[in-house]
Amino acid sequence: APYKIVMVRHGESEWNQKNLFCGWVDAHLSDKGKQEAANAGKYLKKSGYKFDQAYTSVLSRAQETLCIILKTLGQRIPVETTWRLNERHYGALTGLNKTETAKKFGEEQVKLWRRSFDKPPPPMDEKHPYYQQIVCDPRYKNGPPQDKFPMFESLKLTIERTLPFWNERIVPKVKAGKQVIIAAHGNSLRGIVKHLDQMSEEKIMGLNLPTGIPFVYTLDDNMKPCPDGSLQFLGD
Ligand SMILES: CC(=O)Oc1ccccc1S(=O)(=O)Nc1cc2c(c(O)c1O)C(=O)c1ccccc1C2=O
Repeated sequence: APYKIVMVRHGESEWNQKNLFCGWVDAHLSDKGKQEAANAGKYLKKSGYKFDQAYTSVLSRAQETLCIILKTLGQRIPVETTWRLNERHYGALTGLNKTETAKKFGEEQVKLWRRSFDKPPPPMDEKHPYYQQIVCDPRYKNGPPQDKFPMFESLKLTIERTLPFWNERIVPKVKAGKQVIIAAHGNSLRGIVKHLDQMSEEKIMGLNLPTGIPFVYTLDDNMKPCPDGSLQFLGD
C-alpha cells in the first residue's frame, strides 16, 4: 500500500530575515514565516490531508510552524520533538552575517565551506555569546548527551544524526499506517530527502528547500519512493 508522508521546512525566521547563521539558536518565526505556515495549513486543509502523528525539532521556529499548520487544519495529534531533527549546528559562525563571516574567515574559506559536504565550520567555544544559552537549554534533557553535545556540524554529520530518527522512529509509524507530518529545517530535511532519493552529496547540497512550502513523498512497502512518488511540492 503506498504511504504518503508530508514534510515542511519551517517558515522564515527573524534570523533568516537578517541572513544570520542561526543553527541551534532558538529564533522565532517572523510575521512572514507565520503567514507561510498558515498558508501551508490552508493548502493542506483544502487538499483534505488528515494527520495522526507529527514530528519536529526542539527549536521554536519548527514547532511554531507545526503548531500553526495543525491549528489551521483543526487537528490535535501527538507531536514528538527531537534534537535529531534540529537545524545544522554552525559552530563559531552562529550569529554571523555574510559580511562578518567573510571578514573573519576570508572569502576563500567561505567558498570552501559552501561547497563542502564534510568540512565543518570552526567549533563554538565557551566564550561564544550563544554557548551558555544553547548548552544549558533544558530542551536538550533528552539528548544529545553532554559529552557528545555538538559544537559544530558539517552537512555530513547533520545527516548522520538525523537518519537514525527517521529509521527508528518515523518509518515504523508510517508502516503502521499512521499519516505523518514532519516540520523541520533545511539541513535535517536534506538528510531525509538525500536518503529517500539516493542523492549524491553534490546533488543534495544543490537542493535549497523553500520555507513553509510542504512537500509529499509517496513510498512503497520498502519505504522507497514509488515511480513518480519523489518530492512533490504542495501549493497553489
Ligand atoms: C544568502 C546569504 O547571505 O548567505 C549567507 C549568510 C550568512 C553568511 C554568509 C552567507 S553567503 O552569502 O556567503 N552564502 C552562504 C555561505 C555559507 C553557506 C551557505 O549555504 C550560503 O548560502 C553554508 O552553507 C555554510 C556552511 C558551513 C560553513 C559556512 C557556510 C557559509 O559560509
